[in-house]
Amino acid sequence: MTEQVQLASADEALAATYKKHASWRDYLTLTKPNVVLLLLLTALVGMCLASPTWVPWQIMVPGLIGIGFMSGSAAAVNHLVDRHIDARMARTLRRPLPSGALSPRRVLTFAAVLGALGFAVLALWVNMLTAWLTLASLVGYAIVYTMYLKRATPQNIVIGGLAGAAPPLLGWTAVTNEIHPFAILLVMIVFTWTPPHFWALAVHRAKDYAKADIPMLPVTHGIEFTKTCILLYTILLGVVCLLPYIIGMSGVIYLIGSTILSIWFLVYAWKLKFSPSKLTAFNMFKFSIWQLFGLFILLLADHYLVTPAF
Ligand code: HEM
Ligand SMILES: CC(C)=CCC/C(C)=C/CC/C(C)=C/COP(=O)(O)OP(=O)(O)O
Repeated sequence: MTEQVQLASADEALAATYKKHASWRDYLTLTKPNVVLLLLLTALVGMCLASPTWVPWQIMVPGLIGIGFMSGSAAAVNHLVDRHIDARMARTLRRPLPSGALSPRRVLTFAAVLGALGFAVLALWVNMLTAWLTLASLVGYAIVYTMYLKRATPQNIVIGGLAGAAPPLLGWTAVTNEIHPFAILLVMIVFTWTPPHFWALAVHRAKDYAKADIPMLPVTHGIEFTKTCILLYTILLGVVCLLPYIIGMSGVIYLIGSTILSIWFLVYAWKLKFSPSKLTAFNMFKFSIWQLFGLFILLLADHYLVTPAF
């Protein structure tokens, strides 16, 4: 039996279990709500740093709704495209598609409606630059990363990380309608943070990815090489995190806070490489989320308390 035929019969077997009335929670799960919330924080900070005063609500509200809807739509497409590999991994097999709670057709309709609504909100109430850049990020994550890169190369998350790193720029362009170098620097922070964020989890879940035949770095190049890459990217992230202060975009609150976070993250990366316990990789992954949250809160606090206008 070819793989295509096997996948089609797996879909048929699941079709018997699709619920007539799926819960709203199943749809919410499709949108990866916790990821989208953090993405929206980075977008909000992009908006605030682009504005010398408070961001006008007429931009902030539709901006966050549009970016949030389109990110949720991209996440739903990721669930749809990955349903067969998600069914083979312990971490993902209870998701709405592999568990049979929702049918692929419903998920496709949901993603299309959410994405179109998000685009319309941005186009009508924000600006076309932001609408097109957000669409490019959606395509980057849902199509380029999920359909191609994820299955093709262990550099998948490095290149694909650009889509997830875009929201600070989207927030910035929502306010100013132009691409500013400061916004690119915010993108660089998230872009450099993504490899240690994801590879820490991939080290913890390496067997799952091997079972699903996904060429993540720990599967193709081994755990030790991945840990070295995590350490190197963590050092690079520490350097990139200094740039907002060096170029005068942020002040001392950001400098002190971000330096503490960078050192803390580096301690995790060092421990992971040289004296790991069973849980170091997973703990580093969890810390990565708090680190990015902390960095963007610091940028915000610094902007309003120390460096209000530039
Ligand atoms: C290509 C880039 C990225 C990859 C491959 C990636 C991968 C992952 C994976 C595999 C998980 C575990 C999800 C789960 O357990 O269901 C996760 C969790 C998470 N990621 Fe990422 N991530 C990326 C970018 C981002 C970005 C840009 C953000 C936010 C700015 C982010 C925020 C989060 C958060 C908040 C969680 C925890 C989700 C939860 O607990 O429900 N990630 N990421
Ligand atoms: C419009 C816009 C800004 C789009 C970007 C949207 C978005 C949800 C980015 C997050 C990246 C992410 C969670 C990748 C994990 O995918 P995975 O398939 O490797 O992880 P999984 O196995 O948990 O599904």
